[in-house]
Amino acid sequence: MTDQIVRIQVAGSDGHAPYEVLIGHQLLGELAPLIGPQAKRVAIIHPEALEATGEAIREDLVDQGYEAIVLQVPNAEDAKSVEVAAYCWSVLGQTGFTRSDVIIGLGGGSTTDLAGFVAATWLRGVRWISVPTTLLGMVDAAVGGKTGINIAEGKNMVGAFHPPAGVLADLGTLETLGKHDYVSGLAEVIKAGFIADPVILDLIEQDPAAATAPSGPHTLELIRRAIQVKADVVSGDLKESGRREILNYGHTLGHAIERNERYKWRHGAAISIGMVFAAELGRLAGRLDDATADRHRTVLASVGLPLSYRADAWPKLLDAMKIDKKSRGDLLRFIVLDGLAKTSVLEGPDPSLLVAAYAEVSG
Ligand SMILES: NC(=O)c1ccc[n+]([C@@H]2O[C@H](COP(=O)([O-])OP(=O)(O)OC[C@H]3O[C@@H](n4cnc5c(N)ncnc54)[C@H](O)[C@@H]3O)[C@@H](O)[C@H]2O)c1
Ligand SMILES: O=C(O)C(=O)C[C@@H](O)[C@H](O)[C@H](O)COP(=O)(O)O
Ligand SMILES: [Zn+2]
Repeated sequence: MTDQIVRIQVAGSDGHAPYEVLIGHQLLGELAPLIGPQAKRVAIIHPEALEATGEAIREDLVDQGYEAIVLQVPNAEDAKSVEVAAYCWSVLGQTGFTRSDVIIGLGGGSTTDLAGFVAATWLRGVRWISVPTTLLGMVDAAVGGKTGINIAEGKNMVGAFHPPAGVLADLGTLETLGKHDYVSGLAEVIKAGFIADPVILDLIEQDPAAATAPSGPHTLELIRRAIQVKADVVSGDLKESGRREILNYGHTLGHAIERNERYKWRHGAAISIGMVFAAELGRLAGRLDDATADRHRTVLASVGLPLSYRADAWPKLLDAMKIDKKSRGDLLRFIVLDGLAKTSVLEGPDPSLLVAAYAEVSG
């Protein structure tokens, strides 16, 4: 392992400052410069699983003169609720957290989505730093400033665009991550491959088993490439008024599955099925060639991601997809591929096309 830090720039826009994503090992020393001297208090929001890491960071920041506190929240999607956000607001209020103070989101995408949302809403917006500790968090959730929580009616339905002041992706944190969660993150890595950087797919296909662990030969390159895709896209379209929608590839059905599973599934697993569905939609709409559509199944299955879902769930899934954020009025919109790394939007597909594509993932 190298001690070198890889730095990826994310441009500022809409009044938000530019920031960097740092990838490397032992990045704790990079926290204080990002927090800055203007902050008196720092709140570290972390999941139960990272209690020891949260406490170690708190002690380090106290040694550096900050009033640092930890807010422990539930693991995984259970953290992305209005009740947990309200708990965080209460603690910040009791601590006297001001506009010059800083929130740190330490954890996977669920925790950083929550922490970013709390930062976006507290006093109408305070600075926050994202410290992703899952593969998915590093390559996707921590970057780009989409923050939010779930409600029973849908995934990420309440949220804000609120970019972090910096992202510290410490590869050492991946060593304690369970295999299931690591593989879930590969779904977003593979997404980045299909929508923008096919070298990612080549690297995974060379040795799929090796790609399922952080010790794999291409881990750093896969993470760097996927973050670069995300950074390039969000740099040009923070608020998703155009190109950013491509990052939602596979998410229209994927989020509907997550809602149907009451947010007990891992995001990557749902998005894997959602990408197979989107590929079938592209194929059936006459846009995507058979080889690229089939490649979805091969590469996703090769790392152990699911490809199919229950046939009887279709009516509920269709209902859930209607309030996808890409919908406009009654118009359903899907990101599809016209070819490898050639994204486009399929608007208002005929219902029979949707049913036929779903038959391919539920048959
Ligand atoms: N904001 C965005 O742009 C964006 C992008 C992609 C996904 N997301 C969101 O990210 C969430 C999924 O995030 P995720 O896949 O990182 O899962 P997660 O945050 O739900 O974490 C999965 C589990 O891993 C545990 N964990 C985290 N880091 C660990 C570590 N280093 N060692 C051991 N255990 C650890 C967590 O406590 C949790 O139990 C979803 O809610 C999804 O909607 C957001
Ligand atoms: O950053 C984006 O934009 C994405 O769509 C990335 C997705 O991987 C991520 O799951 C995101 O949270 C989905 O956002 P949503 O707006 O569809 O809720
Ligand atoms: Zn996602």
